[in-house]
Amino acid sequence: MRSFQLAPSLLSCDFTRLGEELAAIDAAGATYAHIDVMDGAFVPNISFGLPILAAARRASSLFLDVHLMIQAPERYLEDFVHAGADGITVHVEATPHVHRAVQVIKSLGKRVGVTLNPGTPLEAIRPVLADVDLVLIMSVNPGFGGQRFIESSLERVRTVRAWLDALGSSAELEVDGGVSPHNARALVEAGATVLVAGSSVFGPDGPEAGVRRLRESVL
Ligand SMILES: O=C(CO)[C@H](O)[C@H](O)COP(=O)(O)O
Ligand SMILES: [Co+2]
Repeated sequence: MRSFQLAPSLLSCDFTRLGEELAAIDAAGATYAHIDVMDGAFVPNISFGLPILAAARRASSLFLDVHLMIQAPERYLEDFVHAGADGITVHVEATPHVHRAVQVIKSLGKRVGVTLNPGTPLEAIRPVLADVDLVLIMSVNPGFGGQRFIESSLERVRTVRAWLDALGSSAELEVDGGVSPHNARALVEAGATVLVAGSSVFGPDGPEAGVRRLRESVL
């Protein structure tokens, strides 16, 4: 089985206890914290922005994996880097300048990711595939946590895995949305290397149990 990392999404955490939630996922063995930034324009929801990212940075040394669901993300890339992002992922649908955004994130010395909505043809990422360190396959329509996994995403993961292997790329292949113990193993078998999970990690029995259940479901 391919090795994989878990990236708990803070979207589902208790923000009154942000530092403790970060410490709990760190202790449970997660290596990334996934940070969902939503602007109410690119997606129909507003989550949080730079101050929460900066607070997470002060509270934790986990890799902060920032998923920008905002229009024209190129306007804010430097700001997100200054606030503490270790990696930034941009949507191809959010800007006509995705190539430029990728180059800017690289020039800022951060891990660069590209992503796309479930309804966007995979071909849209091909022009930047060789330039990125991470491809994120959205397995829900972005905007909200706790949605149901879209089954056809599995085939999209297989396709991008084949493209990356054909390129000889070591880019991470991340999946985000509705990831749970029911589908985690199939996603890793399909070629995913990073699984984002919000509602299935920050559940009623706490993030340690959530991380453990996901890990055990893949082993
Ligand atoms: O990008 C996202 C939504 O747009 C979130 O990362 C994602 O939905 C995680 O939450 P869950 O695991 O509950 O689906
Ligand atoms: Co996300």
